[in-house]
Amino acid sequence: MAGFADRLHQAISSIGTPALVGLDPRFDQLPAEIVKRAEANSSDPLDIQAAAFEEFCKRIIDVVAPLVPAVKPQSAFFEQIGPAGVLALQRVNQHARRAGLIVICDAKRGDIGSTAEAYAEAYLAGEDPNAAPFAADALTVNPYLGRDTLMPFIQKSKERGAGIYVLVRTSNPEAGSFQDHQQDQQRLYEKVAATIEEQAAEDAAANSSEYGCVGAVVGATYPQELTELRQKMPHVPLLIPGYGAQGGGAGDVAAAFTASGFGALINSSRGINFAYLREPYKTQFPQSQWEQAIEQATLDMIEDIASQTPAGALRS
Ligand SMILES: O=c1ccn([C@@H]2O[C@H](COP(=O)(O)O)[C@@H](O)[C@H]2O)c(=O)[nH]1
Repeated sequence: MAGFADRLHQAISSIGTPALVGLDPRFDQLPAEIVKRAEANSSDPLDIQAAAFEEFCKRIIDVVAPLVPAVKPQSAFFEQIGPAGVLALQRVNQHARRAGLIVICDAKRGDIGSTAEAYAEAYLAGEDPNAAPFAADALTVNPYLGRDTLMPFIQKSKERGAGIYVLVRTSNPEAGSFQDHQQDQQRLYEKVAATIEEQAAEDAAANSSEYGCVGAVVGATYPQELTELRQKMPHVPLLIPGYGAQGGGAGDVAAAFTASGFGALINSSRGINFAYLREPYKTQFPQSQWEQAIEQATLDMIEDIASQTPAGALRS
């Protein structure tokens, strides 16, 4: 069985970019044609939203599957609708897997060990999409409950060729309010980073890989910390949100990559999903061509990252 790090490496290498498209559907911003179709098929507001989210995300997947290695569905947008939304998330994940994409489910799970086992069972399908209901290759995980609570996710990842991305330095403005708490000259986020580097290095050695199945979420909005963390976590694949809508640029994420262009995925959600509502795409494409706007925004992101970071080396 191939480990998560090797599967990710293969996906990035064959498509030639580390750009990651987030799937964050927002009902009030969906193309009118999708909402109309969902309304024609149901009168239940929650069913309408779920059907619209499912169609929207599946169509984004069809557009971006030939361009990027992975997608990151944001569970919260689906969960807010209730059971119909959760079912839509499952179908979206399955659709992405069938399209050949790596699926990183952004659900930020974390609980005491025995409960974490149940979360791991639910999400971490790994190599075989049928191995877990949510069919994800990887899951975002909250480490706040402690080291032992990461272990069930890591164990399941090893068994199934799956991966986790642990929150280390998040992209939000007040990320430091807890993460910067310092004890014995080590900040909380540095402590988390040291723990997951240890786990990732062990897995990388076991698989003779450069990286392990334990990744880290580090925001593009903190380039200084990103640079330090990349050096302190050489075996940890990074998932970097905060590019685009949150103000992070390609220059901010350059330090995340090795000279050959590996080591990180750069996520954009709103900037891609709703490209047709913002310039320059709004002027270039009428709303009926929202998929072309998404395609162009994805191509522009790929070019931006390639021209300003070592990830450009993936093209050669
Ligand atoms: O530190 C974090 C962790 C997760 N996220 C999630 O990533 C996307 C970002 O969306 P954009 O529209 O590109 O800003 C979203 O799902 C967040 O929940 C993050 O932003 N920062």
